[in-house]
Amino acid sequence: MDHFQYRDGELFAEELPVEQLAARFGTPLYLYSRATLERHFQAFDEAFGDHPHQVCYAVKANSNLAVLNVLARCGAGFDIVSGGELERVLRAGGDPDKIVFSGVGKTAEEMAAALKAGIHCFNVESAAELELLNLVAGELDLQAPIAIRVNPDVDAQTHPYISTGLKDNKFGVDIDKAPALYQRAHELPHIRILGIDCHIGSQLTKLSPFEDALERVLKLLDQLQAHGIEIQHLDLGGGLGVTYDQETPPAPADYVQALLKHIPGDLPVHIEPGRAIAANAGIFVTQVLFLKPTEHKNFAIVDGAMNDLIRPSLYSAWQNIVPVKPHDADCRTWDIVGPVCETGDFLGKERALSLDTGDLLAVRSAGAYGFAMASNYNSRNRPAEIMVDGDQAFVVRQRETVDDQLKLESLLP
Ligand SMILES: Cc1ncc(COP(=O)(O)O)c(C=O)c1O
Ligand SMILES: N[C@@H](CCCC[NH3+])C(=O)O
Repeated sequence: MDHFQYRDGELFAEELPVEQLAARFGTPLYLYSRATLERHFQAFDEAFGDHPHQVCYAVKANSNLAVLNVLARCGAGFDIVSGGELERVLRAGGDPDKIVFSGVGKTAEEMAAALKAGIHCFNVESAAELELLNLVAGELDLQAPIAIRVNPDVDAQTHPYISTGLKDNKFGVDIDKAPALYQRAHELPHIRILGIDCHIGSQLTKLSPFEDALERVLKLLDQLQAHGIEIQHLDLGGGLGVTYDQETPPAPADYVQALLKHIPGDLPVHIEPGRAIAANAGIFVTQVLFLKPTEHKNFAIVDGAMNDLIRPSLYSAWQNIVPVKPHDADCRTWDIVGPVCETGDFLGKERALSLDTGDLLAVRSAGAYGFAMASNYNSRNRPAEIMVDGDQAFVVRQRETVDDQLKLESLLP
């Protein structure tokens, strides 16, 4: 069920009219639906049935504390990629024992913080990282639990910027070199081998790349077991895509089933979905400032911009843009552009819409990689974030002020 639906000719977020929320909190604005976040998490979690598993939500998709807290209350684990994300998860009430730490550039400080917090597993992405982790754990007189993130050289068939499992990508360790690195890990005194990790990319809309990667991971599992290296879980990463336009990604249950049918026995499985949990749990609301029809093109200049939502500019990503209160003014084809001084500042191009100045528009599927990638470019205050829960709305991040932006800067003496 979609929690952003039209009722009596206007868009609602759960039980609240979006127009009312925009009037109350201003625009541009991110709105999240608690019920949708919970439903999406449960769709993954329940698909495992009795199979031992942990769904580790990829924090990078949307790291708002309230979003993390909603998911922590559902029993989620978390996939983090920085000390900042670690701190967010802990402050949101996440269980450290359900945290996995991915990323190619963990610093010694980040490793130490994660070790002290008692996280479940480090997803190690290089030989050099393994050596440093061993040293850092040694200094703390601890053992670091690890999986090695392998790069299976599988084409995820997604946008090149968000494909991670090809030999040319910086992520993970060449799967052919992994046995030697596991051997090294086995010898290191402050490393404890737990699992194998693999994540091949984001916004995948087919099952076959996941299955190809898993096949290679299972071969590695056999090789390791033959060498007496025990593996206690497989982490198969995230990456399941969502429908922005015409895409038809597999449902979470079908994706989980496709993985589980290859898993030997009851070997525990971790997954790290981000987008599939958060994207369609959020919308981005913006108001038309000016209409600027020209002979060649019609521009609708809105108060939201690439600094608030960069996916269209960065990846030419298409996200649906819908009127909050549809009306019958004459319909034209508009480029929906923001106030930022860049030609690439657009939220959507060539959209057929009936628009008046002052209208509210909602960019759909904005809950993942939306606010999380927002910046202060052009010294714009980042938008407020609101969590809607039934007929209640909570400010989960206040709209920034210029003072917020400036507080870390200073003049020369
Ligand atoms: C290691 C890792 N895990 C999980 C994810 C989450 O991916 P997605 O949001 O596509 O599910 C990413 C991002 O692609 C990632 O790099
Ligand atoms: N930021 C990307 C996804 C990146 C995935 C990170 N591993 C997007 O918006 O599609």
